[in-house]
Amino acid sequence: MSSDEEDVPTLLDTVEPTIQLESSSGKSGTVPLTIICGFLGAGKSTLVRRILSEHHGYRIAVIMNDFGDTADIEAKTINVSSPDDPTQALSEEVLELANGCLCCSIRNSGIAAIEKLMQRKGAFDHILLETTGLADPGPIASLFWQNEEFSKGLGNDIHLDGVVCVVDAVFGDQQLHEDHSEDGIGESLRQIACADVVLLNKVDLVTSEQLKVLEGHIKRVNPGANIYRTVRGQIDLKYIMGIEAYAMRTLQLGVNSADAPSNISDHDHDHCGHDHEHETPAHHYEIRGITSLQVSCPTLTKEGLQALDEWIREILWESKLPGDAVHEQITVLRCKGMFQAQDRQVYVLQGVRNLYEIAPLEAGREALGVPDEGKLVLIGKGLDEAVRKSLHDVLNRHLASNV
Ligand SMILES: Nc1nc2c(ncn2[C@@H]2O[C@H](COP(=O)(O)OP(=O)(O)OP(=O)(O)O)[C@@H](O)[C@H]2O)c(=O)[nH]1
Repeated sequence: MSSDEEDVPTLLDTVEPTIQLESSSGKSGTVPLTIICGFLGAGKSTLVRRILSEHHGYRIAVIMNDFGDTADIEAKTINVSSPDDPTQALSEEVLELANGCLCCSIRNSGIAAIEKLMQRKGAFDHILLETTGLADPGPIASLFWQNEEFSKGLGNDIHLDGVVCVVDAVFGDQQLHEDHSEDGIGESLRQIACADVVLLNKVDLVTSEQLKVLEGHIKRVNPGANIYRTVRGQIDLKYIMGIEAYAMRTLQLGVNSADAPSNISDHDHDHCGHDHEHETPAHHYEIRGITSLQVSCPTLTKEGLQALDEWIREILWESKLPGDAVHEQITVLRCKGMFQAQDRQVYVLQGVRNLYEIAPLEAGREALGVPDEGKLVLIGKGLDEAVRKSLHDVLNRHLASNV
């Protein structure tokens, strides 16, 4: 596939959209809301960033909910001013919800925050709601669709436009397989099942054969969704926004696959598909054995950068702690970070499974600085105190002394 072709999103089994973004304010004059879901690292923030930077003339509010307390890192790399109106800082419209389950955040503090956002209804035309990579979008969608509480309250201002699921073309198949074999129906299956549109992202990193196989699996889970291939979320916005997917049909929250186990109701409690007894939001995710580990990162020397790179490589590629043969297997599904080096250059760490990069913060964004202090976040399995200590030791061996 040539690079030109790669940049053009491919429409599969297309139903040509009849409703364009122009009509997305909805018949009732309510603001459309698009839920963007997708497994850890699939490319949700990249898609949001791309939507915000496009010259479409629409003012878009973003609600972000990040697992592993990385919202501050995202905020530094995602917020952009409107290209059409540089005085309109879209970053003001980004609402970060508490770490944990969006569904619970919305129920509690989130509703108030969204209501406050809606008081500025005239100020924007569309809402994007980016869920965490571990969220089941079904219960979240149901908060904005055909429920009495919503109809009487937020429903006067917002309507659900559609659910867009970003699938990682590199690791999507593996995620679906693991979800099936280990958990019955895990989040990546639920995310695809609930989607109106699936963006098969990162198609630049796989072969067309791999794509066909993954597309086949996605179609088995959700034959009704339109599937588009994308690189870095590049897609004509009319395919994902203003689609009015909920205007014509009733919400289906179940997994569509004929051969998927039908035990979804076992998991459903109350409105939101998980146990509300949990004390902290993190507990919700620990049920699936996935936890996050956060370590603050001091300003590093040049050698420190190298040492951090080596440490991450060993963990991601060898699935073990450097120099420790007995530690249980470590699985890192996602890692992110932002920190400063001795020369004051700010670096961003981005990793999805065994692919990662440590790159200087995008030019022009340095002024935003490092969030409070540098930090590294790993999300995965087996990330215990020994891992924290090992990372901590590497970082502290390479502290820059002149800052
Ligand atoms: N090669 C390639 N890399 C991509 C593409 N889309 C995203 N990435 C990279 O994949 C990594 C993860 O992308 P994000 O947009 O942060 O993913 P996310 O789904 O928001 O991640 P979480 O919110 O942590 O679940 C980043 O390093 C991106 O630059 C793509 O189409 N091709």
